Amino acid sequence: MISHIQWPWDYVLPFTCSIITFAILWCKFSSKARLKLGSKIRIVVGSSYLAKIVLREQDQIFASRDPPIAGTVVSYGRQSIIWSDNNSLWRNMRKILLELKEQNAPTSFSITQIKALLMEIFLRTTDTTSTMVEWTMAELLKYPSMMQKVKAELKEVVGLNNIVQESHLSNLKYLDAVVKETFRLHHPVPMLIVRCPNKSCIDNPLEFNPNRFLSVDDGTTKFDYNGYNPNIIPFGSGRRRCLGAPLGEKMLVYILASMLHSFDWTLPNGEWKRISEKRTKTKPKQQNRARERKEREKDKKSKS
Ligand code: HEM
Repeated sequence: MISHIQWPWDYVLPFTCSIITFAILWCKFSSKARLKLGSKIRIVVGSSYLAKIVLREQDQIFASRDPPIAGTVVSYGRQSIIWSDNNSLWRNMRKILLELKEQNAPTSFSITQIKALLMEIFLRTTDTTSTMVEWTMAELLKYPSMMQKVKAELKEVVGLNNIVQESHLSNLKYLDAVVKETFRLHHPVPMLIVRCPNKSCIDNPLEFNPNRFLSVDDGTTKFDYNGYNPNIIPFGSGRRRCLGAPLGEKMLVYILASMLHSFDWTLPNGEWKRISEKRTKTKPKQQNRARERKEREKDKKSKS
């Protein structure tokens, strides 16, 4: 029954990835699925209709966390924002972080909570953004016409004798669509928000096509990251939505715009290498060495 489905990753499998893939396949046949992982039952929400109910309408009920042991340890016993339940500690920490952003630093933090917060900021800011930069660059290298379109936009918005500044970012509409399309295909934290290539809401889900995020509605973009549109929620939605979303979004586009504006990028020997996702917490890319080796062997055989 499932053999006709194109796999979202090349050679996925062992444990973690196979669960995600399994969940994605399951989403194709039912809008929600129940998975029993050891003693834990997980419900995979596989349609934008259900995502809206769970993440927005019934947000209060679904706002707690069920951390793995590693999450409990790195958060010093669930003292961090990410791993605490929907309780007063979590509310205070979120409020305090937002106040810090407003330069209104509070004084009521224990040393353990500070350590947990610093650890959280460090872990959250580094690998998510760098993973996304890598994947976006990989997709642009694979599709040179899209790379040229981004460069033309940078030339127009930033100018050739200028460097990218924060004020330019909101005018980089095509680069923004490229980033959104990369989020859709290579989300760095897929276990938090399980992705579901749902044909009923997205045409050709496995095709890299930033144009789908360029459409506008009454002059405003339909697809922003505020979590109201359940078809695009890379930073989550509702009360547990990513606290660093504005920072993450800006850093990502800033880094990409600067790299693409200042340098010309081409593939080594003009040759595209197959890449797939590594099996770690975030999903960085890796070259698929096994497949490359097979292809080289096939080439050799056909030449001899
Ligand atoms: C490309 C960059 C990023 C992505 C894709 C991302 C994604 C996410 C996702 C999917 C969640 C879970 C949301 C949910 O459960 O509904 C989350 C939570 C969180 N993120 Fe991010 N994030 C990014 C960058 C950042 C940055 C830069 C920071 C900090 C400065 C940050 C801080 C947090 C925190 C504190 C939470 C937990 C919120 C809570 O549980 O109340 N993130 N992020």
